[in-house]
Amino acid sequence: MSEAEHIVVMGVSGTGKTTIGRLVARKLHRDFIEGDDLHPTANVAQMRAGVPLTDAERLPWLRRVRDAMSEAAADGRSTVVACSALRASYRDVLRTAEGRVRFVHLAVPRAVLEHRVEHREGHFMPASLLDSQLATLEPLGADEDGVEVPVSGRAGLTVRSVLAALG
Ligand SMILES: Nc1ncnc2c1ncn2[C@@H]1O[C@H](COP(=O)(O)OP(=O)(O)OP(=O)(O)O)[C@@H](O)[C@H]1O
Ligand SMILES: O=C(O)[C@H](O)[C@@H](O)[C@H](O)[C@H](O)CO
Repeated sequence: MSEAEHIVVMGVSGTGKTTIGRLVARKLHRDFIEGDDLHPTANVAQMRAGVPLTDAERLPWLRRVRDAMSEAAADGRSTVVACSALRASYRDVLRTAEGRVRFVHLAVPRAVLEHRVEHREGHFMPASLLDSQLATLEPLGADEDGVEVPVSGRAGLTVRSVLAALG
């Protein structure tokens, strides 16, 4: 059996991790893991209240995401994961999952992000947290297994760019 592969779609809130991740998973016939669903309830309440999470608060969540990835891999299933994975140290946690872990950073101009998070309905993440999201973000390093994909245009176009960038 070949090694399972995980594609983690990363970036700040509003970049389109859920939208693009779902579509990429469908194209590749893979499981989709929504990182936001694995946050402890207290984390979601804190974000909803407009208070950024600390590294310590993110750690149990990242371990849960990592464990969901490993579980799929243990069953021989590859995945696409939506997870902000903002810092290199957070990605280090995800990299300990079973299987190959690759990252796709969706790079979206700030003005576009602002517009999206301000107009999105039914999501816990307030637009006021965008500044701290952007301040926390550490782009992928040259030594990391991943690609940065500049996002412009509709979701379908972004999906094609992601698949092309992954090769
Ligand atoms: N390529 C795209 N073009 C236009 N709008 C998009 C695109 N991708 C996502 N959107 C829209 O932007 C908003 C944010 O997308 P989405 O919820 O997928 O982002 P996210 O990164 O998962 O956000 P969060 O981390 O805050 O959950 C949604 O309203 C979605 O419809
Ligand atoms: O690390 C974080 O600050 C959080 O995980 C956020 O990034 C959210 O999960 C998500 O992106 C919601 O908008």
